[in-house]
Amino acid sequence: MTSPPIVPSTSGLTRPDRPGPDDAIVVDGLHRRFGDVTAVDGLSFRMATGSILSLLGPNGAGKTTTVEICEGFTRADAGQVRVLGLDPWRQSAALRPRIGVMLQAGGAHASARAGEMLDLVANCSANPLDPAALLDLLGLTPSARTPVRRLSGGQVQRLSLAMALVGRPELLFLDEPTAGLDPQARHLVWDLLRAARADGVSILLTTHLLDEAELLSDRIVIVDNGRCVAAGTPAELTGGGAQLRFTASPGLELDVLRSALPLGFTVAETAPGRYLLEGDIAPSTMATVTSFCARVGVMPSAMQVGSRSLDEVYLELTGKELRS
Ligand SMILES: Nc1ncnc2c1ncn2[C@@H]1O[C@H](COP(=O)(O)OP(=O)(O)OP(=O)(O)O)[C@@H](O)[C@H]1O
Repeated sequence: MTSPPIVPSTSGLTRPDRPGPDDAIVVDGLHRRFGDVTAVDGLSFRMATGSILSLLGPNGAGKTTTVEICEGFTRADAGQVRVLGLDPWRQSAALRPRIGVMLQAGGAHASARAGEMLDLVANCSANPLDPAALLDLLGLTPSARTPVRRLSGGQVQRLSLAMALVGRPELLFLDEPTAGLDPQARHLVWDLLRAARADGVSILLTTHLLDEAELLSDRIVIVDNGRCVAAGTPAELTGGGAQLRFTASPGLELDVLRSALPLGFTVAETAPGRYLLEGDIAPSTMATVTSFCARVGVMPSAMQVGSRSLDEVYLELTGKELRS
């Protein structure tokens, strides 16, 4: 039995009456400085209409600044930005009714009740979704009469998402939408975002959760020091460099294995008893590993061929040092 859609397809999150360009967002050579700090330094990317794009990057990489420029809240110093075909700074009045924004800080009044807050936002929209149905969808009906300041962090996050969705946006901006949510709420939000995308909504999100980016995104843009350091589908970003992993007793003499492998392979014990081979993995590589293990009298287990994880790609591109 198939479960009913999270957002009914009749929800009208799409606005087919508005002809849109192929790209919901085009950012080209974007620059923004704050005093001595260069927040965005020549960033370029495109986001297709009806897709989910994740901006990833360390703290201070320039993601929020970029999103705020796309939302029309911050002015670019240089570069071209088009959002739904509009200049977000000069044409913000035309853009605002067409976008939904979920802020990191929440954006709800602390003393308003959750339900009142959503009604207030809905009343600002020409054709809102039913606020009560949206509260229900996000598991917030029991909290509808609770003042925002008494909501848990996860409830505030879900209310913020409801506020971003209630105006039937064509384009959603989500700043770390699942930060602080428990696994159930995180899955609920992921299902909701997938349903919104299926309804034609374009979604730009920033996240520090690489598994979330990999699961949800059609494209990922990795930003560091205000520049794009990599962009592509999750498969494109993780596809290069095949790997073979296996588990065996710790401390194996890896030089013996290295000498049995063709040139160009790297072999490492990444944690006690966990081994990683990188290179041009072929069936003969598996045979080499098993015959090496047989020779040294250990049983390999959990032998697995795959590509690099997004986590590994991300750390390779942005480094491991902590950012201020
Ligand atoms: N209004 C501002 N005034 C001064 N500096 C700012 C301002 N906004 C951002 N910055 C600086 O610009 C840089 C980029 O910040 P931004 O918030 O865009 O990064 P981020 O990638 O979103 O980081 P995080 O992941 O921590 O949210 C940082 O060095 C930040 O301190």
